[in-house]
Parts: sequence; structure tokens; C-alpha cells
Amino acid sequence: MSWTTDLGTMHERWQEMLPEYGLNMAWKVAASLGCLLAATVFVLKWKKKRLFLKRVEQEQKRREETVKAMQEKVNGFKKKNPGVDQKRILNLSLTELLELLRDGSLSPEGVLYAYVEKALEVNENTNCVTVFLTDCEDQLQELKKQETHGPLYGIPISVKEHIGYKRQPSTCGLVQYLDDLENDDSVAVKVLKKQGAIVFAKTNVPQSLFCYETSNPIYGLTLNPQNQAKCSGGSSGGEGALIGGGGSILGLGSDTGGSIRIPASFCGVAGLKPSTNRISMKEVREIIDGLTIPSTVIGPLARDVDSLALCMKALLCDEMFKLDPTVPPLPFNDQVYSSSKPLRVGYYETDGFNLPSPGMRRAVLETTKLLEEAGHTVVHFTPPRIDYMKEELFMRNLVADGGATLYDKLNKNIIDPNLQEVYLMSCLPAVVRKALSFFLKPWFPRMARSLTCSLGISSMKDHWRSQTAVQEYQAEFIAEWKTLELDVLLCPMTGPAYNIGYAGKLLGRPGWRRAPVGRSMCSSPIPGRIMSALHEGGGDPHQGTKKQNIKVLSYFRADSLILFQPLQSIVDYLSPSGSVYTQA
Ligand SMILES: CCCCCCCCCCCCCC(=O)O
Repeated sequence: MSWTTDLGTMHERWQEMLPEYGLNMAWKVAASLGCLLAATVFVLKWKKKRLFLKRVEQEQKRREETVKAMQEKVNGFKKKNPGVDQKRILNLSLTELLELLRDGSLSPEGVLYAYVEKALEVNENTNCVTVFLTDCEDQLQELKKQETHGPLYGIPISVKEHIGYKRQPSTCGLVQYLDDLENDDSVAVKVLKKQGAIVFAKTNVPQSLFCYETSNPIYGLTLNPQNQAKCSGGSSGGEGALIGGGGSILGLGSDTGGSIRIPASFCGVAGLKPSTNRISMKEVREIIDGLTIPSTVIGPLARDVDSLALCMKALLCDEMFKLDPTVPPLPFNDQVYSSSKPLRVGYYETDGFNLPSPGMRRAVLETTKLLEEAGHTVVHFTPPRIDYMKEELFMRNLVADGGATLYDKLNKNIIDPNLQEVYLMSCLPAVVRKALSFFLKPWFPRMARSLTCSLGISSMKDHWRSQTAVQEYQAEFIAEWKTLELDVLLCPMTGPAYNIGYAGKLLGRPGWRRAPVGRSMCSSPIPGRIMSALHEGGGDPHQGTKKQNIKVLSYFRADSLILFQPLQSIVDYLSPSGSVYTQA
């Protein structure tokens, strides 16, 4: 064989091998790139998790230090003042406590440390405090400088975690906000201080606030103070647990779709969701900035209805109207509050969408009887088109961007187990949600509708249409209300408290099924608790009407919480009961 023939054969063989060799090579390169990519993703994820956990660990340490510092302050005070009767102080109602503070029988220090000591104990049992505010001694000094005693003189108060407090983060349970310390107090906190209150703790929230189970990867899970197998509800679950356990006499929470009302119900305390922008939202962190329908509002939680009214009276003052001129300058209407005129009370046991628990249904009916015996007129009320309101109006507007903002906020975090489903839903591309909705429709019509609503608003035209639909629904609700000439509406409330893990699960599955939640998710009711809620309303302050129209009927001993709602509150939030989205 000649030299040239050799070369020719080699060339031919090379030509034959090339495709195979090239293909093998391509596979190898692709596989290596894939491995590299996977390894990079893994390393980045691992790094992110490590950074996250490190930052969380630092925050937990900081939190522990505030616990220790507060314990030391309590010990120091008790050593110097051995005669202070903590038990007596804790048993006083807010009105009684204020009286004794004003006449000097009790000192603000004595009251503060009695509550801090109890709060430390409740926190130990329920994990409800995110941070103790160790500057409370400075606040006591400031209080001494005040010339007159404000309406909350010497009252220790707790606030929900996302309500701004200077030099503290407002995280909403999200790690990216841990280093974003507030430069100043929020308006609500400034007003509380001005009125004589001592703010001593910030309380726990669910991750992102969009959940009815108070749990997040930074501060952990908050338990129910009455029964540790139960959750405290959310999103003001830290407040509910602290007040329900006796560690605070008054607190501020916030509510978009039940976040004051549900923890109040679960923890056996009273709560008020006031009308939109009644209390300033300045320097209160919101998850979806710019969300106006539905809107978030700050409101008080306390042991009884009188304390809620007292807190509202104190907050609705010139100081707040001056600090935040967007808040309508309407003071509390005491005349309406203390009126004993018989009322026309509308009621319903179920809104036809959410099934009440048996205890709740019974409580509503027993309450109607008590109201009649007390001389009020009770009329049955059918809330109009609740499924439409909850799905098309509330849900669609809440996630008008299809969940994109929520996804952005959660994405920087380890996702709390209670938020997994919501997170997953917000990750799903629109086309997948549409397809899922289509296939699920015959078997799970509610779930299918929820998926469609989770797509949000697709265009400006759609947005205006949705706003009009909200206005039309409000008009429909008002018309129904006026036909029956109602003063107030008595509604069932979500509760009794759910076992741990269930309140969170409900969020990702709005409207999947009509499950007998009363039986499957709640077990025994909380016996003999005083539970009540009150709602505030009146003419639209922006339109210059004068009535503030607070109605407080009374409170009742029942095994379930009852909700009283005057008209404005309902129309404001499109939410005729606190049980929105909780019992699907
Ligand atoms: C695409 C994402 C779907 C997200 C579903 C969100 C459900 C919203 C529940 C509303 C919770 C409101 C809590 C509150 O009252 O502050």
C-alpha cells in the first residue's frame, strides 16, 4: 500500500467517524454544561440559603438580647419595689387601670414592668413577640415631662411588627427588610406616645402578611395562648396571642381581609377593623404598595370592646390629623357610641360561601335571641353575591398583578411552609394557570375560578371595569341594607381556632371545596371566653359627611366570636364577614 493510499483511507475513515464523533462530543459538551449549570444553581442556592440563615441567626440573637435586657429591667424594678402587686395590675380593665394611673395609686413604671414580666412569660409559651423595645425607660422619662396626662397615660402597648418603630426593622417576616431600620416612629406610634402610652413590644406576623397562620422563617411560629395545639390566626397573630395570654392590655394590628378579626377570634379577644384611612398608615410597611382595593387598615385589639373604643378615641386626635393630613379629621363620635337607642340588627348564620362551624352558628343564633331580649329588632339579611364578591372583586383586585409583587418579595427568602402554595401559584405562568383552570373546572369549579382570578387584571380597560364592578357591588349592598333599614350587621366569624398548620393551608386554596371546616379543621371550641368584635363605620369622610357612627352593641359570652359590622366598614372592604377566604 502506497503512502497516498494510506492517507486516502484515513481520510475516508475520518469522514465516516466524524458525525459519530461530533455527536458524542456534542453530547459530552451539553452534559458538561448541564452539570456546570446545575452545580452553579446548587451553589448559588446553597449560598443564598447560608446567607439567609446567617442573617436570621443574627436577628434571633438580637431578639434574645432584648428578652434578656427586659428580664433584667423587670428584676431590677422588682428588687427596688417589692410591694408592687403584679396580679392585681394584670386583672384590672383598661378603664380601671387608667383611673388608678391618673390618681397616682399606680405608677407607670409599676404597670409597665408588671406587663413586661407577663409578656415575657406569654412569649416563652407562644413565641408572639419579635422584639422587646428596650427604650421603654426613655419613654417613661418622656412621659414625666408631659404637662398633662393623655388619655392613655401610662398604658403599656404592643404593636404589630410592620408598624414602624424607630431604629427597628419592619420586616413583614421577610429577610430583605432586616437591615432597613426605621428612621422614625410611624404616625400611629407617635400618636400613641403623645397620648401617654408606653410602646414596649413588636409582635409576630406571617411571612409577607398574606396568611392566616402567624409563622415566618425569621421569628418562627406563634401559638395560641389558650391551647398550644392551635394557631393564633393571622396576620395580627402575635398581637392576638400576646393580648389573649394577658401579656398586653392593648395593641395595634392591621387588617386587609381578616387580619385583625381572625386572630381576635382565635385568641379570644376583641378586635376592630376601622374604615379605610381612619388611622394613619404612614410608615407602616405594606407588601403591595399602591393597593387601594382592598385596602389595609390599622386597628386595635384588646380584651374588651370598651378598650377598643378608648383606643380609637385616643388615636383620632388633632396630633394624628396634623401628622397625616390625608386622614380625615373626624374625632370619635361618643354620642353614637354611648347611645342606648334600640337598633335594627341584620344577621346571617352563613354567607352561603363559607360554612360556619356548628359552635359559630349556635353563637350567632343565641346572640340574636339576646339582642331581642334586650329590646333590639333582629332581621335576617342575605349578603348579595358573596362568591362573586370574594373571587371576582376581592381576590382579583388583591392580586391584580397576577401575584408578581408577592413573588418578588418572597423570592428573596426561604419560603415558610404556610406560604408554599401561594408561592407556587405566583410562580405559575398565566398559560399554565389557564390550562389548569380549564381542566379542573368540571371537578373543582371553585378552584378553577380561583386560578382564573389569580391571573389578576390584564389591562387598564379591565382595571376600570373592575373598579366599576366594585362600585356597583357596593351600591347593591347599600341598597339591600337600606331596604331593611339596618343599623348594624351581626355576622358569623371564622373560628374557633384551627389546629396548627390549617389556617395557613387555607390561603393557597381559596374556594376549593365546601368542606365542613367546623368539623374537620376545628376541634373543641374555646369554652366560656369573652369574645367579641366591633366594627366601625359611618358616612364617607372624604365626601364631607359628618357622621362617624360607631356602633358598639355589647359583648357576649359565647363559645365563638361574633362580628358586628356597620355599613361603611363592609362597603369599604368588600368584605361582609371576617371569614373571607378562610373556610373554603
Ligand atoms: C397568585 C397568588 C395567589 C395569592 C392568593 C392570595 C390570597 C390572599 C389572602 C388575603 C390575606 C389577607 C390578610 C390580611 O387581612 O391582611
